Amino acid sequence: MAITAKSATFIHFQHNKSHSLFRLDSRSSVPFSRKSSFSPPMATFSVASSTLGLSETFTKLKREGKVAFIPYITAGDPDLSTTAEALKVLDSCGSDIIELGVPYSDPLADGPVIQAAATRSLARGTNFDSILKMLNEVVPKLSCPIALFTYYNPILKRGVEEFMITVKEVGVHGLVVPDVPLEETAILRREASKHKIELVLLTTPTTPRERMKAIVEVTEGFLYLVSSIGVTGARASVSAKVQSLLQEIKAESSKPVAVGFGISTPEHVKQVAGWGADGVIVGSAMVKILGDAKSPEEGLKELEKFTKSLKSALL
Ligand SMILES: O=P(O)(O)OC[C@@H](O)[C@@H](O)c1c[nH]c2ccccc12
Repeated sequence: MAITAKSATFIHFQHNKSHSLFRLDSRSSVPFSRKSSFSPPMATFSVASSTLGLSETFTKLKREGKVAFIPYITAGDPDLSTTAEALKVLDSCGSDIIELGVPYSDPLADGPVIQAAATRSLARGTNFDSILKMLNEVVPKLSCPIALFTYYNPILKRGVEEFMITVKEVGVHGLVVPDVPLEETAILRREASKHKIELVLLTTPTTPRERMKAIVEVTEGFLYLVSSIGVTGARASVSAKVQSLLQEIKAESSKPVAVGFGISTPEHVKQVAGWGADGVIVGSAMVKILGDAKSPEEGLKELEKFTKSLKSALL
C-alpha cells in the first residue's frame, strides 16, 4: 500500500485500481464509507476506576524520571477471555497505560497484523458490548489506566454522548480515535471532557507546524506522535526524524508525548526513550505474539516474556 501522510488526526483514503493511497491529510474530505461492524443493544455497567488517569500517570512518571511503557492489543483476539488475561499480564509486567483496540471492519490505518487481528476478533463475534462487559470485570483488577482505541464509526453508531458515558462507566480513562479529522474533534472533545475521558490526538512526521500546534493544544492525556508515515506495523528501525519532531513539539508544549509505529525491540524502546519521548507505544509486535501462538496459554506466556524484555529497556 503506497502511503503518504500529510497531517494529523485525519485519515484520507483514495482508493484506485492499482493501490489505495493512505494519507493523513487535513485538506480533503473523508471519502471512506462509515460502514459499521456492529450495533449492539445498550448495556449498563457501573464501576469507579481507582487508577490514575493518563495525564496523572505521566505526571507521576515524570516525577520519578521514568518513561511510560504503553502496549496495544486488539480486544477479542484470540478471544475476550484471553484479552482479559492479557490485560492483567501487561499490567503486572509494568505497563503504565494499555491501549485496547476495538476491532473494526475497515481498519484503514492498520497494517496486516492488526487488520488480521480485527478480522479474527470480529469473526468470533466480538462486539462493543461484549468488550464493555469484559472491561467491567477486569478494570477493577488493573493498576494502570486503559485508553480505548477505536475508529470513529463505532462512536457515531452508538452516539457520541452515549459512547462516552458507557466507556466511563466501565472505568476507561482515555480514548484514541485515529480517523477523526481535527475539524470534527470539537463534539468528541466536548463529550469526552464532560465525562472525564481524556481524548488523545495524533500528529505525524508531515503534520504542518501550525496544525501540530493546534493538535497539541487540544490533545488530552498525551500527544500520540506517529513515528513514520504509513500504517501500523513492526519496522526494522524507528525513523531518526522522531528525535527532531520531539524537540519541535516540546518547544510548543509541556504536554507528554508518546511515540508509536514500528517499535518492536528493546533497542527501539531504549532509542525512542533516549530521544526524549515521555512514552513508548508497541502494538503490532504484541498483537502478533497473541495471533501466532498455538494456544491462548502459549500466547500469554510469550506476551509476558516479550513485555518484560521491552519494559527492561526502560528501567
Ligand atoms: O503497531 P505498531 O507499529 O507498534 O504501532 C502502534 C499501534 O499499533 C497502535 O497505537 C495503533 C493500533 N491501531 C492504530 C491505528 C492508528 C494509529 C495507531 C494505532
